[in-house]
Amino acid sequence: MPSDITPTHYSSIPTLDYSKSQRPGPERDEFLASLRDILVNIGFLYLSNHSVSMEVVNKVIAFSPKFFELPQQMKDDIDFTNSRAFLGYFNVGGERVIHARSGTEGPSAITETREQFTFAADRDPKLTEGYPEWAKQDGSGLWPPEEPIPGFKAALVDYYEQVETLSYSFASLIAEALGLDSTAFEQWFDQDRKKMQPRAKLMRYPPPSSPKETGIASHEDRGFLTFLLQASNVAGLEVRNLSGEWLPCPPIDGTFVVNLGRALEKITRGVCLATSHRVLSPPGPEVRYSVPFFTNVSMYVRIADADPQFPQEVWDMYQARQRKLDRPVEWMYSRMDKELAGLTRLTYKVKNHPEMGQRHHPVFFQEVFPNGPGSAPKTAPADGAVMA
Ligand SMILES: O=C(O)CCC(=O)C(=O)O
Ligand SMILES: [Fe+2]
Repeated sequence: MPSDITPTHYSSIPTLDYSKSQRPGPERDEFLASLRDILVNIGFLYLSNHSVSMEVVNKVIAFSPKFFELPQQMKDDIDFTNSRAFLGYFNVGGERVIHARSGTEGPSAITETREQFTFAADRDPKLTEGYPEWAKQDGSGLWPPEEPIPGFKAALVDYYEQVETLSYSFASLIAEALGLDSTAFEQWFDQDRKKMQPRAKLMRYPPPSSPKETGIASHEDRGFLTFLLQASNVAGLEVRNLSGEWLPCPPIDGTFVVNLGRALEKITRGVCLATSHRVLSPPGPEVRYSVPFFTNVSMYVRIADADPQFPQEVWDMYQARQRKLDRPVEWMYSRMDKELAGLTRLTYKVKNHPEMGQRHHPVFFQEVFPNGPGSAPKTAPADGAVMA
């Protein structure tokens, strides 16, 4: 680990060279040791020399501004509200999720302003035939027509598939770094990877028009792992260290920023840290673009079933960190973590977007929110059976 980092007070985000993990020997051991420190104490890293082709990365970087420059009507035609899978275009203000957790800012003080396009490789609906309604939240995306932006879908899908492969490889490195068998996290993913559909996004952060506007307020990601491509040379991402200070995480060419999500934090009983971060939209004239990819767990697992068997030295590192952390780790299982992950996920989605829940998943919506939008969700049966 670089010398400016100590578990309690790191002052910059470390870089790991992925290629070292692919060469058995001392370099790989060193990679895993650094990774372990980062997982427990930092939760954020830059990954260099990764397996995703730079040609594909550069295409995605070039397409990011081009997509947002398309005529507004063309973007509105693929608005995510038309997608049962919640894939497609979100206009500025399309998503106003205010994150109240662990931030120092008051939750009502901030409006999040960003334009985004959520995408994924298509999934075959037959894969979920016979499954309950909550399993049918994946599918095909909404894409702009080919003619005004030729090669766009092919480049993004190519990128998606390569990052997806990297993400599962990285998950097995995380298991090894924590002293587990490299296959220890397989139980959280479907063996048929096509049964999962991680989400990726193109993001554009317009310059704020008032001090109350920001890109994204302080939050932790919900999923397992996030791979973020900073797609323009414009900073804005900040990471909160154990002492509560905000550290810049500026773009570095050729790298991904990798961070840990709350699903991984819970699966590891708090050992892996889902670190808070935020985006302060730059004032302009340059615009920040980014492309996050969110790996998630299978829809058919229960996060609360986690019982990781770490060696004592890993638990010791966890205890040492907990004594220094300025906030409690929020890994306690909620009621929803005791349900199958797919049921939990769709419940959150329809809660955040009730009009879409009513439109695309009406039976599910009625089951989960029998007293209408805005009411508390009903406890769903553990096997999700009545949701079909
Ligand atoms: O755009 C970025 O730099 C970060 C995005 C992010 O944190 C998120 O989408 O969860
Ligand atoms: Fe995030």
